[in-house]
Amino acid sequence: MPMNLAFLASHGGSAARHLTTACRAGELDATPVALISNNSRSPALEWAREEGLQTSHLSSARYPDPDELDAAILQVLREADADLLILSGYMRELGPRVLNAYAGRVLNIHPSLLPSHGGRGMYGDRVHRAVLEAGDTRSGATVHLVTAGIDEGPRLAQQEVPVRPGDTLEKLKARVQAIESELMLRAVQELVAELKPKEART
Ligand SMILES: Nc1nc2c(c(=O)[nH]1)N[C@@H](CN(C=O)c1ccc(C(=O)N[C@@H](CCC(=O)O)C(=O)O)cc1)CN2
Ligand SMILES: NCC(=O)N[C@@H]1O[C@H](COP(=O)([O-])[O-])[C@@H](O)[C@H]1O
Repeated sequence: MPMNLAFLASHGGSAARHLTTACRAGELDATPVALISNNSRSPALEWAREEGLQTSHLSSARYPDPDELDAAILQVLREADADLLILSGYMRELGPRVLNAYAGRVLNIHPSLLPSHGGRGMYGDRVHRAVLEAGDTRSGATVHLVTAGIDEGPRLAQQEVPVRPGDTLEKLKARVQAIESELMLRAVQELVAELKPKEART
């Protein structure tokens, strides 16, 4: 049985789209089943509806108590029978209920060479700005397993890109985003292959 993929996204969900295309093309032995967003206006939610995925808007506005939000996310994942969670530009902290239930099965992509330029407050353009302000000569993206500490989980894959003299934030961001989705796809393919035998035995 192919693994069921669930996505969490706050904005475009670019990695979710790339993985879904790979599933449809038979490049990834998995089935996209659900997308959860904290942002009711996220383009990712609209895309997921059109793709026929189960969609949910779960935010701190609807669940001010972080534990209730955590429980609501876990319930949706259970109802979707999700096996693997993909954070696709998800800008909120995942809670202990979800992390314990899906330990070793939650992946995130971060637009820097972790451990550099990671952690709370480091997301989206803020990361690329920090790389430029630090005068780094290289940047890139990192896929890691998600644990309680923001961007502290074990790194599964990383790819470098050069930072060129005179780079603007937009130029660097475009260069990093150009490699993100394939890096995430390779990491998910490897994790699915690693987890598959265990699945077969259970
Ligand atoms: N328990 C974990 N949850 C999440 C992790 C993680 O490693 N462990 N990774 C993040 C993704 N991420 C970096 O890759 C990240 C996302 C958001 C933030 C952040 O500081 N967010 C702000 C709110 C921003 C907003 O709402 O737009 C905040 O929490 O104050 C840092 C890193 C996903 N979750
Ligand atoms: N810390 C998490 C983080 O900064 N994620 C980054 O947000 C962007 C989301 O793009 P998208 O909304 O088009 O998928 C991506 O570049 C991703 O690496």
